[in-house]
Amino acid sequence: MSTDTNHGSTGDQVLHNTGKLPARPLPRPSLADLAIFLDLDGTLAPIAPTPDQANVPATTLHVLDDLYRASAGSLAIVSGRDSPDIDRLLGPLLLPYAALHGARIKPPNGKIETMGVSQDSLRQVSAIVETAMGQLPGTIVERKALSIALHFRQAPQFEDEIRQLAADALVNHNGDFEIQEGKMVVEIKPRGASKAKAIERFMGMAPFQGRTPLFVGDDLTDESAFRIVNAMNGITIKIGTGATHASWRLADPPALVEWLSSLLAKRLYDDGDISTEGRQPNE
Ligand SMILES: O=P(O)(O)OC[C@H]1O[C@H](O[C@H]2O[C@H](CO)[C@@H](O)[C@H](O)[C@H]2O)[C@H](O)[C@@H](O)[C@@H]1O
Repeated sequence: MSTDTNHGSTGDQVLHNTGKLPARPLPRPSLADLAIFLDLDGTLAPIAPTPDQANVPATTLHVLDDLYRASAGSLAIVSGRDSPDIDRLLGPLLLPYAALHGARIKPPNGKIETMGVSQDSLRQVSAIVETAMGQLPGTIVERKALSIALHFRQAPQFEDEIRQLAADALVNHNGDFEIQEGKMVVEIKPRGASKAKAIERFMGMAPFQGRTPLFVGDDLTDESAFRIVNAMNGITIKIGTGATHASWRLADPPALVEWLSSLLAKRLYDDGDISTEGRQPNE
């Protein structure tokens, strides 16, 4: 049975670092040099029984606001969630984001970029899974703009059926969509969408360009991002247990907030103040 811990392989590479919390301390990078990329569920928002029950604590929102200012706007959310959910969960902040596992990006200039996806195909796949999931009490279908999440956190006995259902639903649509496994969820996402590509895209634009990337995530969808950020000599942090390509590990979302706060405190110490320079969409 699947749990909140991810094991094994992301499909293309066997994961390493299956151990517990690292003995070595986390680095203390300067916020002036960082391009900060943060996953949402399980990283900023503690995992909740259902998608609708998730929330980002007020303290975390304050820290994100300060980080956004202190990094001159070099902060983006990189999530599997749909765009309205990201804005809702982070409100009143309106941060740059990659939504839908990278299939939709809102860069700092606000001009949203969306992958081309066959809506006909999406409708057909949705109809198949919604009909079948209706027969599996306790399961949840989360229909998003370009993807569908099949949740079984409230009905773990249906994990195998749901995995098979997702595979069957894609038999005639494998050119358009692919499976993304996650925490107590099987997602159908646009083929080729990835958090790695989203981060590469952000790193090619101001104000991220030329900075050292930091990515923090907790789930299998985050592994592609860990690999690309490692390849850029960046900093990768996995939240929680389970095999990962990340180089460091923190126990849970509160531990992440504590570490991020320590970066803010270091900057205050180094510079004497938190600058508001570069602040854009949240003013
Ligand atoms: O990339 P993320 O921001 O981590 O989003 C991944 C998926 O997260 C959500 O599902 C997960 O969190 C729920 C709330 O805590 C939980 O109930 C569920 O079991 C988890 O799988 C979200 O609902 C999905 O749309 C995201 O793709």
